[in-house]
Amino acid sequence: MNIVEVENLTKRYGGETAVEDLSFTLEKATATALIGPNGAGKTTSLSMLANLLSSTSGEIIMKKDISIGFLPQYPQFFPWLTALEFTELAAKISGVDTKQARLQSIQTLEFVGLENALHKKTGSFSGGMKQRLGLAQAIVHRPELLLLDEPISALDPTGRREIINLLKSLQQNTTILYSTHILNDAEEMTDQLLFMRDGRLIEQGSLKDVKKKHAAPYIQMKFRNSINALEFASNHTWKCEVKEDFVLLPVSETGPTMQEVLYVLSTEKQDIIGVEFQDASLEEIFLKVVANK
Ligand SMILES: Nc1ncnc2c1ncn2[C@@H]1O[C@H](COP(=O)(O)OP(=O)(O)OP(=O)(O)O)[C@@H](O)[C@H]1O
Repeated sequence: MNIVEVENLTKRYGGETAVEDLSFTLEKATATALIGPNGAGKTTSLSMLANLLSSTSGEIIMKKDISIGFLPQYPQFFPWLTALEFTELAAKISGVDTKQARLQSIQTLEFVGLENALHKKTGSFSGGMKQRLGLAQAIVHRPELLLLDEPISALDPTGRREIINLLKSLQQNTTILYSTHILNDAEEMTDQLLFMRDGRLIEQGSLKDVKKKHAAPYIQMKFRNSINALEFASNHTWKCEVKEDFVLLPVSETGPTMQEVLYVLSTEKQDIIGVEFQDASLEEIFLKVVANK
């Protein structure tokens, strides 16, 4: 079931177009990653969905009475409030009654890993703590739709992993649309990918479909040195690519199978260190899509 339908959404600032003709749908309880370089139009799109910015044209159709949580790219807090006071305030603004607001705030702050900072003033928070608090205020009222603008970018690798795991655990009941430029992390929480550039959607689909369309997996052979790798590539008619000590062999219907490759390597005397299947990363795919459009 679709809970959001975006149709031909466009935002112009004077003569400049920030978002152009954007169309996509969000299915209930799925995670969609909005990916694109700086200035692609991600924040503008999320702000229109959060109803913080009006569109120039196009439509956003949402499920009736949907509750929305929004994490801005640079969340602002009142530095004199404690984490609990701030989260309670956010809950009340979103319509949660006073008693429930306190309970849900405590639970949410524990959920995002701020259980030891409930009574600390937000003005003393580190960047990572602020990011967690930003997430807390976005989810404290248990929204059906969660819009997150770069929720993990300000975190260190451990923090990113934790937040991704938290978001994944929310996914059963929540529809998530988030922007990011950390593509390898996005790969872990993506039912749908939306690639944007210059305000336009340049590719969309499931991770599997986008990978299938743009980047086949390949067999990667690592040789002792680049001379060995070049020698191997020139001694065979397989269509392959040499990258330093590696020979990359795309897996295709017409190309050799892993079995054939292993057979060749075992019968010929090769100075080889390892052979493995490699799946193209989201980063490689994104660079390819951007380059081809
Ligand atoms: N208030 C504004 N006035 C004029 N132009 C704007 C305004 N806000 C955004 N833009 C322009 O719209 C385009 C898209 O910006 P947006 O912030 O949505 O991109 P983004 O993909 O979120 O980028 P980033 O990854 O850097 O946050 C940019 O060219 C930007 O300069």
